[in-house]
Amino acid sequence: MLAIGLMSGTSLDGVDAALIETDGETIARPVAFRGEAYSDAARAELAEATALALTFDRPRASPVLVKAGELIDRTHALAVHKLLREAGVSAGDVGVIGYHGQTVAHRPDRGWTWQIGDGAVLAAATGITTVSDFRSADVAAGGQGAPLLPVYHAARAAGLEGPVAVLNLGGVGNITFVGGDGTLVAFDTGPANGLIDSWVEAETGARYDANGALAAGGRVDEAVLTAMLDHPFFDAPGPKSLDRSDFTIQPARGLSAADGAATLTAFTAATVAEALRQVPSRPRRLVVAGGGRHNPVLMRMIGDRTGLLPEPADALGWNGDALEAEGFAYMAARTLKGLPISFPGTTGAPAPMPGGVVHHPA
Ligand SMILES: Nc1ncnc2c1ncn2[C@@H]1O[C@H](COP(=O)(O)OP(=O)(O)OP(=O)(O)O)[C@@H](O)[C@H]1O
Ligand SMILES: CC(=O)N[C@H]1[C@@H]2OC[C@@H](O2)[C@@H](O)[C@@H]1O[C@H](C)C(=O)O
Repeated sequence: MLAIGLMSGTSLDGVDAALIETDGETIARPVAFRGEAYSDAARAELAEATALALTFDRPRASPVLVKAGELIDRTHALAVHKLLREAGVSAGDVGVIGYHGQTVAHRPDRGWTWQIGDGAVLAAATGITTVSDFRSADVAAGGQGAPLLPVYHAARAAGLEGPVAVLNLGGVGNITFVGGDGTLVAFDTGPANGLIDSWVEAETGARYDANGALAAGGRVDEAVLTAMLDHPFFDAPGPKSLDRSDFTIQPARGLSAADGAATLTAFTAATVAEALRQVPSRPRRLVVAGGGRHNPVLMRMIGDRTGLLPEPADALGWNGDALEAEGFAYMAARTLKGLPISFPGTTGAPAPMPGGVVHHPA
């Protein structure tokens, strides 16, 4: 069937929309993709909602969150319409939408994770059956609720000689290890671009360190780097996951703009090296997706610290910007078939688990 996947990541940079053809099992053929950037006003609204949600002891409707949810629904409906128009496909030909929504707070330790965006609203707006709330069932069962992409990484890596590691460098990072025997182990690695973005925005007003230019001119402060790595998250065994706010740029305060960027970039690279120490064996290949693969300084530092050659997903013919959105299309197709999307080795779920809530258009 044709399936659409929609992802609004922790970087708050925009909505990714992918159209794929899939059976939710072995077939996952990308058909079309578009990224729709948020306006500065939309980003500010989402940042405010995220900051507020983190102060709550559990998800609850507050005017700021309700309004942000409406913004998420509206922008995703628009993204679907544009994607279909560009692809020349009509809504009636699409079997399902996988609607991740926007994570505003992730607190599996407290028994909840919160993605705003209403599947029923999107189903009504598009006329397409929509699966949303992918993470809650896993958390309710005692899992981390993240990362969920591993099942899709495994499907895409199926033709490669294992073991293979797929690394996503988004606002937060996550890694999937696919063993030669199909073993699936995954967890969040640490902040990926999140701290670099926050630092660069605070220091220069830019949204991110384009092509690592600022970091390239700085020196890594080893003392700050060591202090940042001295965090229980890195020694803890997986499964493990993070909220975007679990780490801050505070330890880098006082460094020059360039040295801070270099140090935070090295920190992200070091977290990847830590993660590779925790996977079952040394992978043959390290495939990198997500926005961080566009940062050559980060990619070089990852190579230096891991001794592996990080390969942009695109070198394998994958679209490294589209992988997350494609993954939620694939997971939505699996949900309709009752197939699992999370596993003991990926989220710590007690058993392979289906997830997601299905909304049919009225
Ligand atoms: N040319 C570039 N140079 C440096 N960094 C870049 C470049 N392009 C993208 N990025 C980084 O990638 C980030 C966006 O990555 P991505 O879209 O994968 O994150 P996300 O999906 O929002 O996050 P998550 O995977 O945590 O949900 C930007 O915020 C920026 O830091
Ligand atoms: C709670 C949440 O939204 N987590 C995101 C975030 O961004 C990257 C990392 O942290 C990963 O755990 C997850 O996203 C991807 C899509 C996942 O679930 O695999």
